[in-house]
Amino acid sequence: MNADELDGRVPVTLLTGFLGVGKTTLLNHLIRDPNAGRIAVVMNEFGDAGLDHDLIEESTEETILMQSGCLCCSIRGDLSKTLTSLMARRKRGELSFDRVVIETTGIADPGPIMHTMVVDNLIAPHYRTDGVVTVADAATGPSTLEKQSEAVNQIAMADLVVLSKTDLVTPTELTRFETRIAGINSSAKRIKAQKGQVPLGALFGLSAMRSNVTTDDISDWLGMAKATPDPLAGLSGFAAPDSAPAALPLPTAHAHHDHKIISASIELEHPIPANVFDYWLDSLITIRGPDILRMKGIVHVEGMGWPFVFHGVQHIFDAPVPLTSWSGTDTTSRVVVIARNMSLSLLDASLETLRLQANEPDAQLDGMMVHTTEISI
Ligand SMILES: Nc1nc2c(ncn2[C@@H]2O[C@H](COP(=O)(O)OP(=O)(O)OP(=O)(O)O)[C@@H](O)[C@H]2O)c(=O)[nH]1
Repeated sequence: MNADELDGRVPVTLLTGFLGVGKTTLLNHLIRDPNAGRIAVVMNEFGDAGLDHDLIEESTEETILMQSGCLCCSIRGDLSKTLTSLMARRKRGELSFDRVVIETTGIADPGPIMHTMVVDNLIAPHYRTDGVVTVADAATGPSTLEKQSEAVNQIAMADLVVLSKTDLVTPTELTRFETRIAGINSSAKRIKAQKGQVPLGALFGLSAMRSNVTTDDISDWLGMAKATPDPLAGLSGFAAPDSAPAALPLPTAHAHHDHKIISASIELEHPIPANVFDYWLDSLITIRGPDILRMKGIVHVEGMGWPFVFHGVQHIFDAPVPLTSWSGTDTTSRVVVIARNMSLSLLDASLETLRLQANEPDAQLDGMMVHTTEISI
């Protein structure tokens, strides 16, 4: 798909996954596929990973190798410079690309990179995050998730999890690993890669943060498509009290836990007052911002003819996108929250606040949800 068919900005895919899981193997298949379109690859070099560069250099002239060392520590300045330079060269006609894939180092936390994509004034007007693709190694993944919090973060932030090395495990082990991944992030889609091969297109168009998004795109993005009966439903403690005020429909949620990670999906059946949603989100970010690994959703606001989609990582939220040409009739708001160190009871209490605020006469009607916001905590 051409970038201009979306919102004019170039889509950027963040390709992440722990050390040695198969990111480069996947990328090499992708860039060698003649139908994959024109892709600019941005990678950083760490340790002896320069081999990646050699492999990719053979396949395309449009490879940018960042010499910055550990991506998670120094990406901000360099990513900005690199993407700005790419865009300048594209405008001058020196480079031609429709999308960018950033391969992170195995130990990188994708959070800072996602923040940079949103808050950097040089990047945000020209690029948009198209999705976070996390490669998870079916063979070593279970033990890595036990030991490495970065690996857990990478799964938590994913829009798509690509399961690699499934040839090295039994079907039972694979099912167990998939269950574990769903426990961290139930909204991410999952596909299997055969030595890096995935169906073309599976990696792209993942984010629903665009104005022409369809209901199916949103379902995929929020993990609703595979909404099979949830064995953990009912454990979340989100049962609505009988005395809840009628002004706000009762939130319902399903949740999964993975040690200290909570992955919850919240549904509000009817449109919600803007100030109420704003208050809830602001409070949650202010109190728990550092622990929010990923939050995304579609929100129907009272008095508005169309919903908004939004997403954020920790305390940084992208500008919400109004779906002005929305034709769906379902007015259910859906929010996915994946957080670390947040108990179900705390999230439940926050939802209670949300519900009660609906009748708060002094609540400020100061606008629609959060815009790109950075709160110092
Ligand atoms: N058996 C098997 N091996 C795989 C598969 N995918 C990748 N590998 C192998 O796993 C090893 C690591 O793959 P890479 O693609 O270099 O992994 P990476 O995530 O880029 O590694 P780093 O950049 O070092 O973090 C290589 O030897 C690959 O050939 C797979 O599906 N099955």
